[in-house]
Amino acid sequence: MWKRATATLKSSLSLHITNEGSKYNAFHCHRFISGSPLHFQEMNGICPKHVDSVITFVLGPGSGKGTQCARIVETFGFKHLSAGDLLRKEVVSATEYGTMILDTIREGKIVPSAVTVKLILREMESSDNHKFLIDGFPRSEENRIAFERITGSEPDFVLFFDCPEEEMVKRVLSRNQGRIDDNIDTIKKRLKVFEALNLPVVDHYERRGKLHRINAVGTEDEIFEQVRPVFAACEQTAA
Ligand SMILES: Nc1ncnc2c1ncn2[C@@H]1O[C@H](COP(=O)(O)OP(=O)(O)O)[C@@H](O)[C@H]1O
Ligand SMILES: O=c1ccn([C@@H]2O[C@H](COP(=O)(O)OP(=O)(O)O)[C@@H](O)[C@H]2O)c(=O)[nH]1
Ligand SMILES: [Mg+2]
Repeated sequence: MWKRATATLKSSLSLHITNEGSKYNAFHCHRFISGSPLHFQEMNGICPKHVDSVITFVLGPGSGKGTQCARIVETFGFKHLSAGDLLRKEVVSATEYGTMILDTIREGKIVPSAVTVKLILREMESSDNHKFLIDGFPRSEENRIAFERITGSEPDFVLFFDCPEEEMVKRVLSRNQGRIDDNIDTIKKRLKVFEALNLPVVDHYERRGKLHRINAVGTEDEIFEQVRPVFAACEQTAA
């Protein structure tokens, strides 16, 4: 299972990102992000299927998923890509999207797929790893469809950290990382967005048989003991 869908990740991503104009329809943003000339194109399903990358989505806002991703990296050697961290980096670097991203995060809304997918793909492209944990993305069906269309592939599996609202609020309010969205007003908005837009993604992957629902309540160790077998099973399949 490790060796799946992405033979030409690097070459196809370069194609997605650099072919300007030409036969492809332009995606929404022909812009520079963090100073790189990444001209993003919608591929209308014509991109080659990625064949040897492992892609895992990790979902569940404020659930401790970032904490568990660090354990997965340590134990199973994945490359961790937090969509939220990539977006916050754009804000700090004050790129042309910085203000829009900051406003969107403050409102607990979702940054347009064109921006987020571009940031994720750029990180994937520059990594030598072929096993990716994509944390906090996709946050909407629109995000999911954009990613799947552009990469030409679906994730191998999806982890959903299922956390009761009350626990999520408690964790986020005590996170203490100075995040602009870790306040009760934004958290309420994020919870609404979660129900309206994130949950349909969870449901989609459940229907596809790709979802691993993890009970996010417990100690970090207890939760990792639910996560471990998911990755161990995939490693075995690959051996
Ligand atoms: N199992 C756990 N029990 C209690 N608190 C936790 C647990 N896992 C993580 N946390 C804490 O909850 C907060 C949110 O965790 P984080 O990993 O940032 O979540 P996410 O990436 O899902 O928003 C952090 O302060 C973290 O230390
Ligand atoms: O694909 C993404 C990931 C994050 N965000 C924004 O960034 C915020 C923080 O996301 P992150 O995943 O860091 O937060 P977490 O859910 O882990 O607390 C979200 O509420 C969104 O406003 C987004 O728009 N698209
Ligand atoms: Mg996080």
